[in-house]
Amino acid sequence: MKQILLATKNKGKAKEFKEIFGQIGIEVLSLLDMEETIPEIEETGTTFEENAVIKAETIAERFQIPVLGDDSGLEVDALNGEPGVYSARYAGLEKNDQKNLEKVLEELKGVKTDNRTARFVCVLALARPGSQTITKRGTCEGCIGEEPIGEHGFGYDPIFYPEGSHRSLAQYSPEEKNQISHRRHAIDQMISWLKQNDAME
Ligand SMILES: O=c1[nH]c(=O)c2ncn([C@@H]3O[C@H](COP(=O)(O)OP(=O)(O)OP(=O)(O)O)[C@@H](O)[C@H]3O)c2[nH]1
Ligand SMILES: [Mg+2]
Repeated sequence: MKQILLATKNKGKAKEFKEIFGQIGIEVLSLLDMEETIPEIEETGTTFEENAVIKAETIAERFQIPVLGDDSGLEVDALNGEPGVYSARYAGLEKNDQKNLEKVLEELKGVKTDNRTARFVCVLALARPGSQTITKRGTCEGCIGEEPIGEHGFGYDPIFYPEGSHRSLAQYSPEEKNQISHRRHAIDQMISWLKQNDAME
């Protein structure tokens, strides 16, 4: 496998996939690289697994090539796991990262540090024409800060402190984030599975 198509229109995700797969010589293309406009895929699932499979299978069906789908998000314990699968749309359908993180901070007002635990989850689905779709899950544990800080990353990174860290994920360099992120852990598991199943070629 020298090239893989990623069923996403999220620039932040596409950048991280390109960086991580680039290190092992695999080129990642996303829907943002395609000439034709791909209609919005409706995320009708109630789990990360269901949505990742919907994205991967929709695009694999259309192009008849192997496709990776990523469904990811932030689970905050004090909010009963919200925003979860609704992370991109938490503050409205326009998918505004700034509004989304402000809503999390608002909902957590008055919640003490010890009770601000959270995790990022990333589920990858690999759909290959004629084969069973497989999914792999990666997580990154941490907690939610009091205010946004940092310039890197995307989404909720400016309010997420990885376990044991005094820096938000948006204060990590891209290289540092890619070593510990939920996305990295899911990709590692997917690559191990592909190697064990002789499906890397
Ligand atoms: O701070 C963050 N660092 C991350 O590393 C991260 N990964 C996911 N997220 C959040 O979760 C939503 C995914 O929702 P999502 O999987 O539906 O993706 P999306 O709608 O943005 O794009 P697509 O892949 O569906 O085209 C994103 O928009 C973000 O808000 C992250 N936030
Ligand atoms: Mg989405």
